[in-house]
Amino acid sequence: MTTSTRGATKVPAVLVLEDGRTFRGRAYGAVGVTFGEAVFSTGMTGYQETLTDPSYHRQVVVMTAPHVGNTGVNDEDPESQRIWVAGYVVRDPARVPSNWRSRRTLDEELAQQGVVGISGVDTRALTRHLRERGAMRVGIFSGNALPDEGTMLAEVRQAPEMKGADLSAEVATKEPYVVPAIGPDGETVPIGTAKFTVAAVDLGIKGMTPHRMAERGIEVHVLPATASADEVYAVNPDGVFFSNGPGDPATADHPVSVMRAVLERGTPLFGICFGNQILGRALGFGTYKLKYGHRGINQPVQDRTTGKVEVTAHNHGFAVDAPLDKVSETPYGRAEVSHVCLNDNVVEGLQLLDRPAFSVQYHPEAAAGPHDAAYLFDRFVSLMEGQRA
Ligand SMILES: NC(=O)CC[C@H](N)C(=O)O
Repeated sequence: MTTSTRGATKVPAVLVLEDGRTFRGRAYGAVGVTFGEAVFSTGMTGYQETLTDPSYHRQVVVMTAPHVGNTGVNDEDPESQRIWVAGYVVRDPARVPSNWRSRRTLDEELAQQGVVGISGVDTRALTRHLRERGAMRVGIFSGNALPDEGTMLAEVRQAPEMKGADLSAEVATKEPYVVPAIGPDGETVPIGTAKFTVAAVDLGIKGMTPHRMAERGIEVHVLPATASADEVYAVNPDGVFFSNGPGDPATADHPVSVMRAVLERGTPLFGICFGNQILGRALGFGTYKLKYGHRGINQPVQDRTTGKVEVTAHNHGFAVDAPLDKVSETPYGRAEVSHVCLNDNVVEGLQLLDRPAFSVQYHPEAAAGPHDAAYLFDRFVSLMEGQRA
């Protein structure tokens, strides 16, 4: 239930956490009511990419950067066709955006897309609370006649939890589509003539991911989350990719079974984020929910295969439970943890030693960056080249 209002900054709003803590502020974006999982992102830039990342479906994103909306909204940066966050929490919205690409204000964009937000919140206190207590359900209520706090809290506690949520099919494409390869002079390579063909299983894919492959001469066939192994192989792929996506990986039984078929055949395989969790499951590891997750653009990750540390973009609330210090025997041969987060030792990547398959928990495709991890797309290309040699 939302109604768009421009300039709704005087309308009162309340944020109610499921543990009863509340924050008062003003409506930002659409006026109405929304529920989701409260998570915080520490990215100082890239709010358009965050808002339009389908992995944020059903999450209310709290921005730790105090000033949001400075560069307005442009038509070039979205990662998908719409805003996916369930709600948006900011401290101090920009009143006058300034950027040569800006088309409208963030407040207008949120309102137009019916996204309920709140501004004027002490986002630092809220973030500290979520770090101590963990990610939890939240509601944002805005309007001139708000229900009493007991009623709002009861509604928050009835909202669905993220644990156990199966959401990929809600965000993924319904129809397959092709992203053509890009040639050396920036030209589009005619379909069917690219160097490599990749079948990308869309679990909530961000637009930049096929683009990063296309830039490397790959023609990407994006397939719905429900695609079968036969549908994957119908495109005659040199490699198979499993994307990022929302929800709890423990529910992703269908992609796990498709991935197992790919591992069985030994086709080069790459996974990002949800795709990494699916590889973990396909290999027989468990997944678990992190207390408050990793969301931001400056997370230190070590590539244990080279020893190099990279600064990386993250958006995950779940992680793979795999042993850090030993090679594991799996039904598809030996596997190891290839990448680890230096803040907390969370598994950030997996690789098989006997088959051409690997994945990372973070975002080498990240726009607006950082781009330290872009080499992973080259690794995928090398695996496909190796298979041909
Ligand atoms: N960006 C993603 O793919 C997120 C994966 C999963 N939904 C998580 O929260 O961990």
